[in-house]
Amino acid sequence: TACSSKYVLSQMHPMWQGPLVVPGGDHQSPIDIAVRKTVFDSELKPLVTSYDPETCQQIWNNGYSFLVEYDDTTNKNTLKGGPLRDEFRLCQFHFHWGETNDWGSEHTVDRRLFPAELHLVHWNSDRYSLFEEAVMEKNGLAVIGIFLKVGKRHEGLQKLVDALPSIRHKDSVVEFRRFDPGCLLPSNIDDYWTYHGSLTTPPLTESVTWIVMKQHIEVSHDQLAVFRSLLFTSAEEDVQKSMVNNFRVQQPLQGRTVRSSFT
Ligand SMILES: COc1ccc(C[C@H]2SC(=O)NC2=O)c(OC)c1
Ligand SMILES: [Zn+2]
Repeated sequence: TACSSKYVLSQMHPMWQGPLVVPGGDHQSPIDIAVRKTVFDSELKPLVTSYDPETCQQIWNNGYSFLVEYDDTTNKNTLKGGPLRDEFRLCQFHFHWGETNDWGSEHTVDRRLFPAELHLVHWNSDRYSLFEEAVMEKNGLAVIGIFLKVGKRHEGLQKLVDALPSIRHKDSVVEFRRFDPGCLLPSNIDDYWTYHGSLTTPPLTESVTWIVMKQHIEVSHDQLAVFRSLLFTSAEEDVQKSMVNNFRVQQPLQGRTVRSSFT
C-alpha cells in the first residue's frame, strides 16, 4: 500500500543520531515529556478509533523496523477526536526497541526510558488522498505512541510474534491477515500527551501530531526477545546485524508545549 513508504533510509546506523542541524527542522521528534511542564487542555476530546482486522494485509521487515500494513484505500480504519480536527486513516504500525530491556523507546517520560514503543501511523484522509501527499504536510499525519513494559505475556501480540521468524531479513514480507490493531491499545486511551513534531526517521518531516499514551501495555520478556531476533541486513549480505536499538534520541523541545488530556 502507499503507506509502505518504501523510504530509502540513508545508511542509518541503528543508534542513528541524525545530523546535528536538521534541515529546516526545529519541531523534531521524539522528545522527553517533562510531566511537570505539560499543560492540561480541557478542550482535548477522547480519542475515537475504529479498526477493521479484515483490512490487515502484510507484515514486512524494511531494514529499520517491522511494519504491519493495512489497506488504506477505503475509510475502514479511522482515528478522530483527541487533538484532531480531521479524520485520519491507519496505514501501518511498527515498533522501536533496544538490545536490552533497559532502553528502546523513542519518547521518554521524565527521562524514563521504556524497553520499546509502538507507533500506529495514520494520515489525514479528509485533506489528502494518499499517504505520500499527507506525509509532507504539517497536519498530514497522526501517530499514536504506546510504551511497552516487560511483564505478562500479551496474548494479542503473539500472532505477530509468531510471524517474525518468517521476515528475519530486510525486505522480506509475508501475508498477514485478520490482525486487530485495537488489541494493542491500553485499556485507558483517554489519558495522553499531545504535541506537534516529526517523523523519527528520514525524511524527518514535521508533519506529525503526536498522541503519546500515558498508560503502557505489557509484553513478556520472551515476546520482546523475538523482536531482537530480526535482522537489519538482507539475506545476501555476508555480515548479519541484529535489529536492535532502532530508535532516535530525544530532540530539543524548542519552545513547544506538550498538552495533556488529563490532570
Ligand atoms: C516517508 O514517510 C515515512 C518515513 C518514515 C516513517 C517511519 C518513522 S515515523 C515514526 O513515527 N516512526 C518511524 O520509524 C514513516 O512513518 C510514518 C513515514
Ligand atoms: Zn516509529
